[in-house]
Amino acid sequence: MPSLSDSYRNHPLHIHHKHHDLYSLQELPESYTWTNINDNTFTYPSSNNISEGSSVNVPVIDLNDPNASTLIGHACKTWGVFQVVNHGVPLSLLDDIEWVGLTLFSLPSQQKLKAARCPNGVSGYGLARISSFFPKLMWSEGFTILGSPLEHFRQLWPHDYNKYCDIVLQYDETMKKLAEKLMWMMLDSLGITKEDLKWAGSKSQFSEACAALQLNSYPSCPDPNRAMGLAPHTDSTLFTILYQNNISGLQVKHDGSDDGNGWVTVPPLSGGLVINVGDLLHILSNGLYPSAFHRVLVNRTRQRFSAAYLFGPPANVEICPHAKLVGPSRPPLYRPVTWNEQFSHTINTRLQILFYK
Ligand SMILES: O=C(O)CCC(=O)C(=O)O
Ligand SMILES: [Fe+2]
Repeated sequence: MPSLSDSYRNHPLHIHHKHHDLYSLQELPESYTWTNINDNTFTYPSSNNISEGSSVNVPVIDLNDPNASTLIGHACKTWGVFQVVNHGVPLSLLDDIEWVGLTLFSLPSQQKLKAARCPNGVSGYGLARISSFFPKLMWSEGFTILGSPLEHFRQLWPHDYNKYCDIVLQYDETMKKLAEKLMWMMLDSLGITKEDLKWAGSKSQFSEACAALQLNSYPSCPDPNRAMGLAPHTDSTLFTILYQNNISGLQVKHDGSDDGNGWVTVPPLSGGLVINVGDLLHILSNGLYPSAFHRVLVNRTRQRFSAAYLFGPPANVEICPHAKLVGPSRPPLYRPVTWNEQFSHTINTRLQILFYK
């Protein structure tokens, strides 16, 4: 059974060769300049104006609303992304994870590189996970946590790693509970019940589910109109729960957008969390809930931070269009895949869409 690490092994990332300290650069290096991709293969705005005043808005759903499950189903079908409020995650915990992330990314480069992700590994400090699939570098840095952060945090903070570890563990535990709740609301909106999904486990709590936490930092950028924080992609997850700080940058592709190029900003909402439909829910729903195609733009003056909780099925479970959503008039559109397989496939497919359309 290939592991997520196998997927990375096929697309190694050598951060030491490419690493720049983005916080001290006064000019955008050529390796980070995206505008020379002007051969019509890449959709990019003429200016990185991050408009908040769009007439189409990403849905905001109150999880205490008795209709929440129906509203979620509609948002998944029409947007692939929505924000939730009244989700039960204490705001102090969101502040805490932001503090861990900002403290981590503000360490000197040499210190961060002590916890660098191995070229073929998953956990640790490094370039955006999708970097190896794109010709240009992105104006961001990331830290991926799969399982315990202890080993890496000990290298970053030899004396007081415990307080940072405790916050990450509490964040993981809280997100796991929210993920379970959201997953059942999404499944309910598809007409799938607890009896219909064996891999949810005997208590239907997704106790074997895999998850990773991805911390992202987007430093202020000397030339934001020619830089890309995170290139357009879909997440290979079932879904992603994203906390973003109060700096705009996340955009999602949506047919009804009114900016002429299809990108709609997902505005930061105090205390809100963004939910992105990922490729595996796309497959499980037999295409009814399309995965959100999204990207991140950067700005000249403010550092942006986000924490993405990547929620997926148990490693050995193959996700396929659910039997309840397949019939004579609705053949299965996708073959069964594990999360590990999907990681490689999707990005390749999306790249083909981007570069060969
Ligand atoms: O920073 C963001 O808002 C999005 C991050 C993201 O898309 C990811 O980590 O996959
Ligand atoms: Fe993403």
